[in-house]
Amino acid sequence: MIGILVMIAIVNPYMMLTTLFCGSFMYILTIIYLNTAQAIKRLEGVTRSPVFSHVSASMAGLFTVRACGAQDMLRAQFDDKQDVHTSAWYLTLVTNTAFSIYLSLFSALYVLIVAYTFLLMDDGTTKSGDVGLAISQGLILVNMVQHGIKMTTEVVSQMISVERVLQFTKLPQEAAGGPPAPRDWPQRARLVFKDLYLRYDREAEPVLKNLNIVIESGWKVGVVGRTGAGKSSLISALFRLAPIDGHVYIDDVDTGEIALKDLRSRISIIPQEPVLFSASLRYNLDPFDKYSDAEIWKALEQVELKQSVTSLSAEVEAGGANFSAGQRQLLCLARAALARNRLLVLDEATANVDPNTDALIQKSIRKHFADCTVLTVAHRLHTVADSDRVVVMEAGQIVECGHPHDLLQNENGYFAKMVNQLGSASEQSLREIAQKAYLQHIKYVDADDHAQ
Ligand SMILES: Nc1ncnc2c1ncn2[C@@H]1O[C@H](COP(=O)(O)OP(=O)(O)OP(=O)(O)O)[C@@H](O)[C@H]1O
Repeated sequence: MIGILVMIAIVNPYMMLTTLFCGSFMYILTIIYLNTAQAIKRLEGVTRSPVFSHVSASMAGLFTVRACGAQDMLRAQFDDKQDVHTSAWYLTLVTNTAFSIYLSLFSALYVLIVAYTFLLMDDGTTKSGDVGLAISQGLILVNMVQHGIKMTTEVVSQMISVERVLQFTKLPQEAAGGPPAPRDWPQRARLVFKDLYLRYDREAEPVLKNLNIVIESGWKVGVVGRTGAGKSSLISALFRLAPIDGHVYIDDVDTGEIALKDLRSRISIIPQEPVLFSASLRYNLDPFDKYSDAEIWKALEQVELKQSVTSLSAEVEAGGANFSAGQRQLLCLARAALARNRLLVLDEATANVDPNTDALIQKSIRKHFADCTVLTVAHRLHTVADSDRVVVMEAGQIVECGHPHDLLQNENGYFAKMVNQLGSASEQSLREIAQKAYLQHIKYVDADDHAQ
């Protein structure tokens, strides 16, 4: 470009004025266009996300949509969102085209002035070869400038996408917590909740109110209560997923004073919806490649899945679709068995499986996690009937706590009333399970006393 400009200046020095005039106009035009293009690009990005979310939500709930015959409703919703996005996209195309037209007009004007300057200011010495050279080079110059401006504006407006990604890096981050936890912590997994309050929002009323409870090492504790009683919030407090007031101690270590990463990696949890990746079975059980094949097979054997699995390289489909709900939970249990943490939490883990699989999972836990402290949040009361303790929650508070058999003796108690509502057959079987567990518990305590 500089070479062409020098050549034109040698042939006709007045052309520098024209170049400066047209160049300034193109510059002003570019600045105006860039501001508009960036704003529109931002708008286009914001209106595009709802289209994608709607498509992925519709795909995820395809069976429900078809079962309810809601295709037309979803299609109409999709069209609305796409219309909004198309409006923004149309604005992008229109402004881009308008900008190109104005650029072309200025380029044509420049070549026109170059040509007419030679005509009008001819003093008889201009050579026709010079004129031809200046016009042809002028045409090349304006093409270069147009292309350069278009590419620059394209890059600057595409940078809006980078800006949107960078916004995520500025989200407020969770504090990392204190120093690393001791290496072999927790050894006993004795849990103490002391004066515990939990709020999801600093301004809101506490969801957990003044919780005080000690869970001894190795106890299997069931947490029950009505919907919204705060059972899952108790788990959130344990993992420090929400800000808490008060203290949670595990083996006398305040969980608020150690690194969050350590705290969360030392507690195993089996959630209601198991998380499985579309990868090999081995990757699903041991994503960080920490254990040998023999250890993984042993864990599968412990949860009685060894027979159902042919190879560790077998593929698990997205969300574990090629496994039954119970098997998915057992895979999570195998993961917990591999991690060998002393504290295991089950958050309504067996809500979606049939009572037999529930019993199998509970049996496996009693057998292979015998030394671990296990906290089981359950809606199905039979799941926790043979626990060492049952904690009954109501409106964010612990209203009852004790051995299920003891709690059932108090007919006006919360637990006994919940059991009453099951119907006489279920109530009878639950009472029998609790009594059997109680007798075993007594036998165990007696044997322990005798040994001492
Ligand atoms: N992420 C959250 N943000 C704000 N409030 C929440 C949040 N999670 C739960 N809550 C509120 O906390 C209270 C207790 O909810 P929690 O999920 O602990 O109950 P739950 O006993 O586990 O219920 P469920 O048996 O239905 O799972 C409810 O009133 C709920 O509205």
